[in-house]
Amino acid sequence: MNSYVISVNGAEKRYESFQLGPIELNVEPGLIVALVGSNGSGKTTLFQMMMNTVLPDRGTIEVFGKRYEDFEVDVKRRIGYVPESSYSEEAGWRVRELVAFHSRWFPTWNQAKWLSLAERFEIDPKTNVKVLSKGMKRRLLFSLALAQEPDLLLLDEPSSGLDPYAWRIMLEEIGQYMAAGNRSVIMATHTIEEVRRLADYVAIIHKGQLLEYTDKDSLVDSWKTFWVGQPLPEPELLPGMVEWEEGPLMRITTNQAQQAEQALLDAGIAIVKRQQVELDEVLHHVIAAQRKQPNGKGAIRV
Ligand SMILES: Nc1ncnc2c1ncn2[C@@H]1O[C@H](COP(=O)(O)OP(=O)(O)OP(=O)(O)O)[C@@H](O)[C@H]1O
Repeated sequence: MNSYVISVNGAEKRYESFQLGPIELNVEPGLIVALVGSNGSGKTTLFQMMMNTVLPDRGTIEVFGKRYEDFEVDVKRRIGYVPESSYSEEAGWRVRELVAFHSRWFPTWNQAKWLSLAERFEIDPKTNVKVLSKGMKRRLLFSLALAQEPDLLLLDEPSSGLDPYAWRIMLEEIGQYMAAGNRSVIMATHTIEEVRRLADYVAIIHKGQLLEYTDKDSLVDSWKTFWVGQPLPEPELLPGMVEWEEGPLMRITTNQAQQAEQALLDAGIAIVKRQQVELDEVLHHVIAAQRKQPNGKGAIRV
């Protein structure tokens, strides 16, 4: 048995016009992982495979070191899942009936926690689930997942439809959830601010392929933009070069900042200015590089 919270081993899923994987991904416990990627890149499909609601055509998935075939109930009791779309509105149930039904599946259910979340999110237990707005449904689903006191939260775009007030509460609650220790979160998001504020690791998925799984700080630190006062004879030979622009000052962006800086130093070229590349730009470059070399792996150079 491995010690990963999730281990995806060569998992693949083929639909008529889409192929996810093969995906290799091992997530250590105690991390918040942001899963980012454009619309239709396969994030929800990956979550569905992690929840065993979609079966991989090939490869395997282990959660808490266990396979679903043998331990489905045990594993699912330890996961708080916020799916992308709400499940059906349970035959006209009120919120409190849905909560009572949901809570029965989870031995670790914390009713006091749910009540405090309901208060924070202003969820009225008497409301009919059917009439909740999109954002209120997201609040409800998130509160259900958290009150389970799970070991792992799988959040598929949890903030989609949330107003800024509820969004802030959600971020705080995720922070508090992690503070209890030895817990993990994997969250799909299109909101760069969430990645910036929450993520320890970033997984970048594009057209069904996992392009990067890296700790966020080293990912951002490895990227820099430099301005140099003289043209480089062969800028494309600079380590990790992804973009350059001629001008009175030449601007170059690299994903191997340290090596590029050393190469410039060795060539006697003075760096006039250096700047961190913003996280959203890093993500853009990683995906853009893949577009330019569809079979490309490893170094990114254009
Ligand atoms: N049941 C299905 N049958 C056929 N195609 C499917 C099915 N489920 C998903 N797909 C396709 O798989 C691709 C990936 O979809 P998925 O929902 O996983 O992407 P996503 O990254 O979550 O997108 P978004 O950011 O828009 O939510 C899409 O092209 C989608 O149409």
